[in-house]
Amino acid sequence: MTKIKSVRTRVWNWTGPTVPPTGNFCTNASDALWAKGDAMASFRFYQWLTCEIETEDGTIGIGNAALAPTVVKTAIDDWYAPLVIGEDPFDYAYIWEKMYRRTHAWGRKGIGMTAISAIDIAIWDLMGKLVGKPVFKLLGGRTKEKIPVYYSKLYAGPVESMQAEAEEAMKNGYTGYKSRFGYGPKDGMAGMRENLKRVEALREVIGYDNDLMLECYMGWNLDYTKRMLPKLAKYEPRWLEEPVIADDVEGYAELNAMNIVPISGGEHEFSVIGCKDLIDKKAVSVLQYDTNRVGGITAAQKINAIAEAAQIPVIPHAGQAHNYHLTMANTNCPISEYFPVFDVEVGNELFYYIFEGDPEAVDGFLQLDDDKPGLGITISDKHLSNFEIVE
Ligand SMILES: O=C(O)[C@H](O)[C@H](O)[C@@H](O)CO
Ligand SMILES: [Mg+2]
Repeated sequence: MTKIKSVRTRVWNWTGPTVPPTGNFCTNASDALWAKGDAMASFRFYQWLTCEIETEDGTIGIGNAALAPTVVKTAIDDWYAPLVIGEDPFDYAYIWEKMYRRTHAWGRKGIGMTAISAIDIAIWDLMGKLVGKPVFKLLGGRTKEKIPVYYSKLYAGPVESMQAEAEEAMKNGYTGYKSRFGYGPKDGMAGMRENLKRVEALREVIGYDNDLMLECYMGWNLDYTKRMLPKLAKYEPRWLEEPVIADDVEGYAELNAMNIVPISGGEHEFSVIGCKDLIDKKAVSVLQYDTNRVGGITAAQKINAIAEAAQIPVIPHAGQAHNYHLTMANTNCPISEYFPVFDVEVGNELFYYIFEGDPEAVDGFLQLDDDKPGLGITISDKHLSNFEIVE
């Protein structure tokens, strides 16, 4: 048995080119503020955290986090790393509880749970490498020949450019397309028409044999969403994502109970109990935690069991290796979100510039390798010139 010897955190600051922000790009929680200017600014992130856990025999497991990397790094370095060094990585459930309970005063959600997630993901990568198995084989194995993925981009912009992007994406055989709304409550009835115009235009391109998912990114509110849902119904969206802020669980439940369009969410929820609350309150018809926020693979797999018992499908936010392995290992995780490789614009794209080995979608599916141990990703040296790395 080899014990955990060290925890190495690094913050990767992107210094390469970025796509300049555009107006009405994506509704978001800041839209409710009087503040002028670039409301999406605080949701763009040009940083990522890597967390490498090494055991005495030299094996290294890789974890990651995208939320507030500099703060998460401090939390890990100062608080969580000392809790895991000296432990056996296969005691992962004990280690998880130790991290959760020793910082329970402040770590149950947000930064603390994100730090726990990064460490836990690294531990699962480590365990896979130590036994020579892919992580999904440690969770339940292969429940799918390959994973169906939906194309996730189509941020709001001129109708023609959104249609052109969808037409280009259609060439890759995706059976689902996720778009972002650009208008919300502050844009009134005219904004509603702008939103509906774009949904109609996308349906013209992808037709009705493909899924269309619609993302509000916490930028609407209960009143506006209740008015929009009947107008959206005829476009048959597979779901409407994060219409209200994450704390408005009652609002989620009221919208979902209207049963007009399935409501999805969860990427800003943390811990097993946090997600159980969404399920118990029937707040979502699709649960979308992100494994690098919710508590890592240990927590995500427990949530998957609770969701399966409630027959609520789990489709994790963002795709990426730490989520794909859970989707492969669970029948109740039907498909994966997929961010195609693009220039850096929002920050989700950075995963491809920091890591190698994340599976690429082919004809609307992605595959995990039965023989690649751990998560199957490595830290890349291909784009180091575009990063400033803080140890
Ligand atoms: O579900 C998503 O993809 C997230 O909400 C996006 O990452 C966010 O950046 C808004 O598009
Ligand atoms: Mg989302």
